[in-house]
Amino acid sequence: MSAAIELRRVSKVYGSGATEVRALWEVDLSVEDGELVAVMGPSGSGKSTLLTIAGTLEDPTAGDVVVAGQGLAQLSRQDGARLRRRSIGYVFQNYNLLAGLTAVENVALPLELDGVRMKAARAAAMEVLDRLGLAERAARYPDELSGGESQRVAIARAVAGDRRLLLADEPTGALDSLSGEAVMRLLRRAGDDGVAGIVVTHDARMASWADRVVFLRDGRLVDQTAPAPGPESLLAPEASA
Ligand SMILES: Nc1ncnc2c1ncn2[C@@H]1O[C@H](COP(=O)(O)OP(=O)(O)OP(=O)(O)O)[C@@H](O)[C@H]1O
Repeated sequence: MSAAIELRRVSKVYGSGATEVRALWEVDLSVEDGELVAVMGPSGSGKSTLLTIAGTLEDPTAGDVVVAGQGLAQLSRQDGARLRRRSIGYVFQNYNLLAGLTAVENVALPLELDGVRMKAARAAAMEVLDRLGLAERAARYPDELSGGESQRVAIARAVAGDRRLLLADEPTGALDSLSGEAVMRLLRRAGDDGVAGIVVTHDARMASWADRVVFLRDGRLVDQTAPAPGPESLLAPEASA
């Protein structure tokens, strides 16, 4: 196995002087291909900052981010942008589906923006929607979908194409527990295909789906544990060894 992403002594400081905030401080985190890591911690502890830096949407103040063996600081802006578009899928808290596009068009859009021809992009999008049990919803617009369906479309959009890393910020926050579990199951299933995942959650039940839980406090990574016994780990005795 190799690391899909590594954060090496990553710090992020906002502001300066009296208003300085150390959102992250010397965080080391490595996530292997196929591994799902849950990030927990109090409000303001740096969870969203960690995701935006892992997603290369923001640069760290200090430290290195290495995606699929490539140090981002060494890449040109253009190569960095390409790596971001091709390798990383994001699931945002509020789904961020475009209201004027159908479900399948939303899923296909990032591929089309990345130069895949429309027909091929739509076919790839349909395949993922089908895998997520949404084939019959493909032609619907976001306002014709339930919350759980919208969330699954957002996940389909994040996994379509050849992603290596999925980043999800509270993907189950707005969902009832059954839909939330379904979302976590999808993230796990992506892991079975070798895709790494980092998921921010406040919910210990959701975190129990992860291979590993890391805790942030005041921007520092304070602890790493195997999750409490949950639906998966009960079936995997080695997880408690
Ligand atoms: N753009 C910014 N400018 C200044 N400070 C920021 C900025 N973004 C985040 N911060 C600060 O950095 C710290 C970490 O914020 P972050 O959003 O990462 O926390 P979080 O753990 O995700 O919180 P929550 O659970 O409430 O979403 C907080 O003190 C926050 O106020």
